[in-house]
Amino acid sequence: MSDLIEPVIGVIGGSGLYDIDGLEDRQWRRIESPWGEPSDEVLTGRLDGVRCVFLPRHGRGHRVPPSELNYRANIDVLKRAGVTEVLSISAVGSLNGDLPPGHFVVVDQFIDRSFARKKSFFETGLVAHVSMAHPVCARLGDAAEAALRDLQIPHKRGGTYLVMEGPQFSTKAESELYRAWGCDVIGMTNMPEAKLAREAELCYATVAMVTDFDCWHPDHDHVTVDAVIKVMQANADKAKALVKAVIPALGKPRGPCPQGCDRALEMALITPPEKRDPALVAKLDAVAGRVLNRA
Ligand SMILES: CSC[C@H]1O[C@H](OP(=O)(O)O)[C@H](O)[C@@H]1O
Ligand SMILES: Nc1ncnc2[nH]cnc12
Repeated sequence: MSDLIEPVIGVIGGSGLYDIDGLEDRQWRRIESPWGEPSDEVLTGRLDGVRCVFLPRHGRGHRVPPSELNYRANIDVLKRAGVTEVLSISAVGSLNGDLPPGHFVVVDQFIDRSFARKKSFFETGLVAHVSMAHPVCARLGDAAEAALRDLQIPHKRGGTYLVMEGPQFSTKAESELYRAWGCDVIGMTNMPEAKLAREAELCYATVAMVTDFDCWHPDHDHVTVDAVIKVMQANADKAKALVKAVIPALGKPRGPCPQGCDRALEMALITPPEKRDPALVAKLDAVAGRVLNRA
């Protein structure tokens, strides 16, 4: 018997990316979650025979702001749809003079400054602490980097994404502070998304598309939605080409994740079985069923 799994690739589309092209058997499907309403239905289909599931992060029509996104429901429905790896696509501001608008960054670290969001699937009744030392899956990063290289899209492998609460953009003092911390890009959405993906034992990586220089750059205008959308529209075809290249590359049957993303809960649960809240355990059926349903 083989231990290989057939990956199902999830894509979370950020600002400007509300659909993906070229899917066979495409179908928008509503998936119920015990964690509430996700941003939208998911788009399921196949690309070169590889199963994939797309979720527009803010919903079609960009209805949901960063602080009101139900990050838990979004990750839960992807897991329920069978997703094993998640590629997150995000618009970001640049905090690094070497990363002008139009550049893509394969993010490898985050600093989470969001504060008004539910950040864990685990609550009173079942406590868990997963490692976030390496918050993205290097295997997914490798695939994204290879696709960006092949497509000749200007990019940087590695970079730190500062997650701000928003929805207002940063003050100049904040922008300077994050630059002094060594951050490369800034956005409002990738946390707690990456933390929840880890709790759900999903491989996760972010490709960030630089749309502006935030507000620190002396030679550039301060960020506006208009400017972000203009750059996103110019880059939408590149983002779609990236998705089209990455999905088949990640879709080959594979063994366990070398980094252990798919086993993140193995050593994380601290509440013993007899003290666990059965209602919470039931809600965690998709996210943590692998470890909770053991005899
Ligand atoms: C429309 S500009 C601000 C908006 O864009 C980014 O969203 P996403 O990560 O979903 O592409 C940023 O985080 C803000 O939510
Ligand atoms: N400058 C910026 N700050 C926060 N989120 C962004 N998304 C795109 N540009 C941004």
